[in-house]
Amino acid sequence: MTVRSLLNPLLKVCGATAEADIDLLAAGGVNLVGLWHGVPGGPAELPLDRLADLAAAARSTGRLRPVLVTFLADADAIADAMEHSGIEWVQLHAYQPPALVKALRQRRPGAHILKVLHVADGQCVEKRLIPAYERAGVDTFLLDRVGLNGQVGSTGLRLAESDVVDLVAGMTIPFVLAGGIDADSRPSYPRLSVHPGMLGVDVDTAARGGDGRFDRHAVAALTASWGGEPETEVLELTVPTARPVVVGQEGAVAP
Ligand SMILES: O=C(O)c1ccccc1N[C@@H]1O[C@H](COP(=O)(O)O)[C@@H](O)[C@H]1O
Repeated sequence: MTVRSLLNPLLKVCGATAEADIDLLAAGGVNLVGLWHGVPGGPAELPLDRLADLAAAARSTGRLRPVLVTFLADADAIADAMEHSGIEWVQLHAYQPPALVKALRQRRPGAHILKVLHVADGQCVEKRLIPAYERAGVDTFLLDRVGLNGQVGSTGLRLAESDVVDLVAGMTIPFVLAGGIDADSRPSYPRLSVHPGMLGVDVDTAARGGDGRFDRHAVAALTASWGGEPETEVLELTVPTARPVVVGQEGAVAP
C-alpha cells in the first residue's frame, strides 16, 4: 500500500469522441477522461470498438486515465465493455442499485467503481442507500446535480456546498465533485475543496467552447484553478498537511 497525498484534486473531463480530444485534454493537464458507452442518444456515445480505440489513445499519453461513463444497468454488459476496452475505472451515472454494484464488483474485482449520487432540490436522491453502496463495493462517490427537468449528466448546474457537506461527512470513501464546475467555482467550495475525502472534480460543460468541442483555453483555466497534477508525480509526494488517500493496486484507490 502506498500513502498518496493530493495537493490538488484530480481533474476529470467528460465526453471525448476523437483522438484529437484525447491529445487536447492530455496536453491541458487533465487526469481522467470520461468515455461514454451505454448513454442512449448521447452526443458523445461510443460504440465498443471506438471506446477501445479512445481508451488505448488515453493510456498511450502516459497521463490520461480512461473512465467508462455509462447509464447501463446490466453488470455483465458493463463488465464486457470494460474487458473489451481495457478500462479499469467506471462511472455509473444513473440510478443503478447497490445490487448492480455488487455484481459488477464480482465480475471486475480490481475495478475502480464511481457511483454518482444525484442531488435534486437540495436533497440527495440516494442518501439512504449510501451505506449499501459502500458495502456493495463502490470506491468513490460522484456528487452531481439533477437538471430542472430531471436531466441526468451534463446539467451545467452548480451544487450548493451546503446541500452536500453533511452528506460527505457521513461517507467512508472518497468523493468527486461535479455539477457546473468551472474555473471560477473553487471559492464556492471552501470546505469541500480542502476536505480529506475529495478525490477530484468532474467537468463537462465548462471544458467546451461555444461550438460544443473541447477548448484548450477552457481546459487550461480549469487546470489552473483546480489542479490536475500528473498522478505519477503525485504518487511521489509526501506532504503531511495534504489530504491523504491510500492507493492499493494500480487503479484501485481507497480511503
Ligand atoms: O456529459 C454528459 O452529457 C453526460 C452524459 C451521461 C452521463 C454523464 C454525463 N456527464 C457528466 O455530467 C457531470 C457534470 O457535467 P457539467 O460539468 O455540469 O456539464 C459530470 O459528472 C459528467 O461526467
